[in-house]
Amino acid sequence: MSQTSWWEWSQGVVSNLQHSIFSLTKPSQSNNADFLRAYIKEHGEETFRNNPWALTAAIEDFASTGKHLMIFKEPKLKIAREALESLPTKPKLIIEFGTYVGNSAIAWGAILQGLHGPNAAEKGCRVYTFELDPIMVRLSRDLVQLAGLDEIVHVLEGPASESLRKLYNEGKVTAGDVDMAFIDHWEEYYLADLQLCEELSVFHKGSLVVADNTDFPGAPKYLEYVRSGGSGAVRYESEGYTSQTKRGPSVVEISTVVEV
Ligand SMILES: C[S@@+](CC[C@H](N)C(=O)[O-])C[C@H]1O[C@@H](n2cnc3c(N)ncnc32)[C@H](O)[C@@H]1O
Repeated sequence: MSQTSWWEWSQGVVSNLQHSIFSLTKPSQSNNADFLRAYIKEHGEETFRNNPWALTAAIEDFASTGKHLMIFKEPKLKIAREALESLPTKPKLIIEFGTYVGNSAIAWGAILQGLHGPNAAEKGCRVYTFELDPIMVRLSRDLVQLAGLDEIVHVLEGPASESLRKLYNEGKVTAGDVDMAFIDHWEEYYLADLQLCEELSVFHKGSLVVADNTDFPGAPKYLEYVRSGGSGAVRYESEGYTSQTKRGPSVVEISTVVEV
């Protein structure tokens, strides 16, 4: 084995080990769903009605009470929000890979509402978010409704790639439409699902692709791809933004489409 292939092999072993450890420590999604529902009820469900930022703050509080939730927390959300709000044209369409409890989807919906006002839905603002787990689909739909965002945020059940193709075939997402893709499902799908976006030509020049957990559990192939600028007609400029979390420094990768 040459020195390079030995290095690649050992990196693969490390990455597989990290994935195995992470899988073993993945929280039970259904238990956490029940606990979160109870927490929202106990804290006065009505205070969160049509109040998305109060709801996301409560979900973060819940996550800090010892019940681990794999949500996209502040300060990462702040980094993505600033990038989204500083786009030259106000964003209208966001697709999200990995809904879970709906925390980030609610945040994206609230940001679109903040940018476009209370009639954001009538102006065509949409967040399409994709989730495999039916328990999480039910919980996130309920929370989206509580936040008053159900006309903007749509939770689609099933593998993300199938849901995106379906939206495309139905004409709900068309070529050049997507202002931001947020990639936050299982890391092994990151690159394939980004390439599906490319195949369907959903990006325009200036679209953002925000990806979480590219450092840990890690999405090395995805990272290599966006950092090298892509391999096809869609070209990216990409940068990792590090923030401090309870578990230590963590990176969110923001890639801007510079050519389509
Ligand atoms: C890290 S969580 C998403 C967190 C969410 N974005 C937030 O910040 O609130 C990842 C979710 O992606 C879902 N998931 C994983 N692979 C998927 C796939 N291929 N298609 C759809 N959902 C997937 C998992 O079931 C899990 O609920």
